[in-house]
Formats: sequence, C-alpha cells, structure tokens
Amino acid sequence: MTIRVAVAGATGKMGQLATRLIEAADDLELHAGLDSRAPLSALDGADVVLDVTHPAASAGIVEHAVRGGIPVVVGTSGWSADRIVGIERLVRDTEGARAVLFVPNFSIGSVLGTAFAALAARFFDSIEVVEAHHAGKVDSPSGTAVRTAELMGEARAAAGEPPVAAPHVDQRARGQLVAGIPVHSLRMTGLLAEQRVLLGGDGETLQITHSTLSSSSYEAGILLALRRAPGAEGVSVGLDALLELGIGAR
Ligand SMILES: NC(=O)C1=CN([C@@H]2O[C@H](COP(=O)(O)OP(=O)(O)OC[C@H]3O[C@@H](n4cnc5c(N)ncnc54)[C@H](OP(=O)(O)O)[C@@H]3O)[C@@H](O)[C@H]2O)C=CC1
Ligand SMILES: O=C(O)C1=N[C@H](C(=O)O)C[C@H](O)C1
Repeated sequence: MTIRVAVAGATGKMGQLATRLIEAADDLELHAGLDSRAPLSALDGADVVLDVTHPAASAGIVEHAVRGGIPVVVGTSGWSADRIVGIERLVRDTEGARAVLFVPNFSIGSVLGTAFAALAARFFDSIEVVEAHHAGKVDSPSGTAVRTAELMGEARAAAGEPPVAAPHVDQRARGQLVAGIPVHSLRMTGLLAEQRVLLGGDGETLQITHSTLSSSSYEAGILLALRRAPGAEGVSVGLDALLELGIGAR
C-alpha cells in the first residue's frame, strides 16, 4: 500500500530532502508540499504529515493533523517536554486522533549519542552539553540538546541521583539550564551540526561527540518514521522508540 505524505516545509532544506526521498520510494507518494504561505487544509487527505518547518509554526501544524486524524512526524525543533505534554493531552481528548512522533534528530548516530549520554548520566555529577550548528539555525538550544539533557536528567532522577551540580553566580556565561544541565549553543558558518556531552567524575572525564557531516545522515531516520507513523499510536519522542534501544521511550 502506498503511503501519501504531506510535507510541511517542503521548500526548506529538510523538506526538499524528504521530498526527494518520498519521490524515490516505491511505497511513498507526495500528497502535498507546503511552504509558509500554503493553507493547512492542504495537509488534509494525507496518510501522514511530515512537519519540518519553524518552531513558531510547528504547534499549529501538529494540532491541525491531530484534529484531522492524520498521523504526524515532527522534525521541527523547539519541542521541550513540557510543550509535548500539551500535545499528549490534545491526543487523549481528541476522538480519532492518530500518532504523533516527535523526532528531535533523524540521524541514527545522534540518537545513539543521546542514548549513551542518558546511560552515562547517573555515574557523573558534573555534566555539560555543547552543541554547535550552522549560522542559519534560528532556535537554541537545539532540539537534540534539549532532548539529551532531559533524558540525562530523567536517568539521574530514576537512579536516585541528585540534580547535576552546576554552581554559578551569573548564569549567562554558563549556558542555559535544561533539566539542571548547562547547555551551550554555538552558531557558526562552516558547520552543519555537532553535539558534545562532557561528563566529569572523580579523576576522569568522558566525552560523547556526534558530528553531522552531511544531511544524508537524516535519510534513513526520515524513511523509518514516515513508514512507521501510520501504524503507531499515541505520542512518542525520539527515534529511539522505533529502534527499540530500551532507553528514553515515552
Ligand atoms: N529532526 C531533525 O533531524 C532535523 C530537524 N531540523 C529542524 O527542522 C526545521 C526545518 O529546518 P530546515 O529545513 O533547515 O529549515 P529551512 O529554513 O531550510 O526551511 C524551513 C521551511 O519551513 C517553512 N516555514 C517557515 N516558516 C513557516 C511558517 N511560519 N509556517 C509554515 N511554514 C514555514 C519554509 O517555507 P518558505 O520557503 O515559504 O519560507 C520552509 O519550507 C528546523 O526546526 C530545524 O531545526 C533540521 C535538521 C534535522
Ligand atoms: O537546525 C538544524 O540544522 C538541526 N536541528 C535539529 C535540532 O535542533 O536538534 C537537529 C539537527 O541537530 C539539525
């Protein structure tokens, strides 16, 4: 059976990549490609919506898809755990609502880096996240960094460990605290995306680094999410839920 995909953000970098993948796949078909001027009604009739737009637009697209009973894969960044709770409530309260898959990062290496960081978090009292992206990225911290910090915070709490010790007087030079973990964002010409998680313990440090060298790293994850979303249920966060890593599933 062919899956008809509506791509919100089709004129952007991610949207163009997804459109190429959809057009090349035998089991996927482009139902509609939306830019910033297209009406949301153009999503209607699709089997799945892919949202790769802008943090300010994403909520409206997700809510439209949920109310219209269309599964949605959300690649747009800017979705913290507390905002996702609102979508969980909407899905619960909407008859006919279908799955919402939030995917902070479609790259398998990044998903693994985040999982390794969550695994390590309870063993180190000192943790910092440094993420660096291309100069055109509008949001910070990155969605991946937010998700990584949230999972590390959750892992520490589940293990009965106290929040990370990040003493400071003036936080501005110490990064933004996410789940108590300082996150530092760099925006630079010449880069695509990189995330480094630095963990410090007694007489040792551990660094978990993921580098995105090409947007081709997103391809397998985009295809996996689009193929799984129509059969999925409820709200999930992260490709880790689909890869069955046994960590971070909601
Ligand atoms: N999950 C992941 O693995 C990845 C996620 N991302 C995230 O995906 C999102 C898109 O990234 P990228 O493709 O690089 O961005 P681009 O700026 O290249 O493209 C943005 C797209 O969104 C559309 N858009 C912008 N504003 C609105 C609006 N208000 N309403 C509807 N559509 C809008 C643009 O349309 P128009 O042409 O009309 O302006 C364009 O099609 C970002 O949030 C980014 O962080 C990026 C890479 C990987
Ligand atoms: O804007 C980007 O480029 C990216 N955004 C996502 C994020 O905010 O984490 C994923 C990836 O890092 C690229």
